[in-house]
Amino acid sequence: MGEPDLRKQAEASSVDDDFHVFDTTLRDGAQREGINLTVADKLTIARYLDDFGVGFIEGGWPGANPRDTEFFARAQQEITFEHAQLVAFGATRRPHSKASEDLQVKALLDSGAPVITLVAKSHDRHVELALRTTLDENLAMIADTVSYLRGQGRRVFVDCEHFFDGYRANPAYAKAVVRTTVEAGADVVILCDTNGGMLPPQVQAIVATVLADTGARLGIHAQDDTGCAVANTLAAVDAGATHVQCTANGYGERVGNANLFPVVAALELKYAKKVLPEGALAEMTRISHAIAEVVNVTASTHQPYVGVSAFAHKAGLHASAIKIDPDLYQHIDPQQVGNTMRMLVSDMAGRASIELKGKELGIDLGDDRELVGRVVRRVKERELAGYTYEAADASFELLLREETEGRARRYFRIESWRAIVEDRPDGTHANETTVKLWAKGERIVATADGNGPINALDRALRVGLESFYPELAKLELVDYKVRILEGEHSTESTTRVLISTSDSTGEWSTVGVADNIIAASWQALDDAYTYGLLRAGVEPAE
Ligand SMILES: CC(=O)SCCNC(=O)CCNC(=O)[C@H](O)C(C)(C)COP(=O)(O)OP(=O)(O)OC[C@H]1O[C@@H](n2cnc3c(N)ncnc32)[C@H](O)[C@@H]1OP(=O)(O)O
Ligand SMILES: CC(=O)C(=O)O
Repeated sequence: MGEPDLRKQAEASSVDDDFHVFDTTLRDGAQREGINLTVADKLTIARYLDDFGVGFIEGGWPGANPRDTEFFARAQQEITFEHAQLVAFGATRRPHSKASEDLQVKALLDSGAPVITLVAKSHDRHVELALRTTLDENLAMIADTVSYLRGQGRRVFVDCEHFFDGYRANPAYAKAVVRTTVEAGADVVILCDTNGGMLPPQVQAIVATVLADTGARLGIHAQDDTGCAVANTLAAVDAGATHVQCTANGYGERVGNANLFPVVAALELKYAKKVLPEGALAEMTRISHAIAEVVNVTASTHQPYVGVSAFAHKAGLHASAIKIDPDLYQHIDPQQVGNTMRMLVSDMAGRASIELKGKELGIDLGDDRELVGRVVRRVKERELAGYTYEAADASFELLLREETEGRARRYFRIESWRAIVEDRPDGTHANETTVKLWAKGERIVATADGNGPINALDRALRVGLESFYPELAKLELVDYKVRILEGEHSTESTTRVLISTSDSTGEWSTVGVADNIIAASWQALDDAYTYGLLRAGVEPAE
């Protein structure tokens, strides 16, 4: 690789240098148990983060493993960063050596990254026990490594590991580390709550004192072991920190790091601090979910701002106020972060919940109080019997349409079905289902095998119906969940089945409840197919 033109890279960046949003998803985020990113994954995430507009993307530790080394080489060839600068992470040189001869420091330079974050010890106990060197030698390691990298034209940030614990144990030494770092030429000194044990008032007090005593530009890196990483990050900003280190969706070592999304949302919306490019905040939900897909961790539905439940309202009283003004039960307009408000229908719903849900679904309920009251009563009765509509939007929509249109949508009618499950002497199973049904005035008898009785039922329905409704060929069952509801005896209890179905354009969920798992599945399938045909714009046959 040729020598990078570092000055040009720094100038090309549109980063507002007064406040840094520094992302470490690809370094600390990758330290989360269960995350194992390929180079291609890292490149994809780097593109998302750059689109989102963070100022710095810490890509990993070049030299520590071949994957991170390759990432830096490829990122600079394959990505044209619009907003972010690429940052390489590594440690200060080894004790009693020279930074200029340290292979690990060389790998940082070889990465070509214009910015380097060094991790340095700032807790006296760690210097003596983990580094096994003297307090003075640790200061020399920091000074030598920072000034060497500065001399090579790199911008240097220093992560002071265990700073807060170190400060409480020996404030004079912790501050000496900060001073040494700044004197050697580092731009930002990041105070790290490495063990994640701090609480916001402690962080605020220590950051304020260190700022007053050293005048250094300070940043914050907070682990989430007390569940306070976001609050600790904001407390540090309150005390004067101007550089926040975060990870997408809070991924990170142990329980994780300060979550980038609530931190930047708070800075933009609550602190009125412009830290992202114009329009980026409205992309936040999409980017959070896209990154979750790449790391292969199911996105948390309850994540602040970006979770699918972040603006989902279940309580009837909330809905009745939201009907007048959504601000009454929402701290922001969900559109500001690219999310949407949703009404959940359940036995906690009141009339307002149904009216708002009707609006969301585009179904006009007029001002018909009688109709809405009937729907509320029906939902509550059905939920008592075991149905759950908050998880089965499509079944609720069919119920609502039945009440508003005065009759159920019917594309087909089942006369009867029979499922046979055979356990054979050789240990294999046979599953065969026969359905007798009516569609468009014709009686159909269809039989199919499947790898289980529900699969056989699904296939028999398709065999019977696809010549009447070719649209069914596009439908795919994507999820199937069974829950046994409370009963006197476990195997005699009521069974609830939730089925998720998709076509090429969307996904919907339906519910069935019965004392028999196949009967419950049948109800959920009936709704799934009926809703699929409704979505496809097919006119009901009866
Ligand atoms: C708080 C954080 O999350 S910091 C980020 C931590 N991330 C990682 O550790 C992931 C990548 N790490 C690795 O791949 C490996 O640990 C490597 C390549 C960095 C080092 O591997 P090894 O050389 O085999 O050493 P090992 O991991 O056993 O120990 C780390 C060494 O670094 C030293 N060290 C720790 N912190 C520092 C520091 N700030 N400055 C200099 N040396 C340090 C330790 O004293 C230890 O030295 P030793 O080899 O003389 O015992
Ligand atoms: C640097 C870092 O990841 C920490 O101190 O937690």
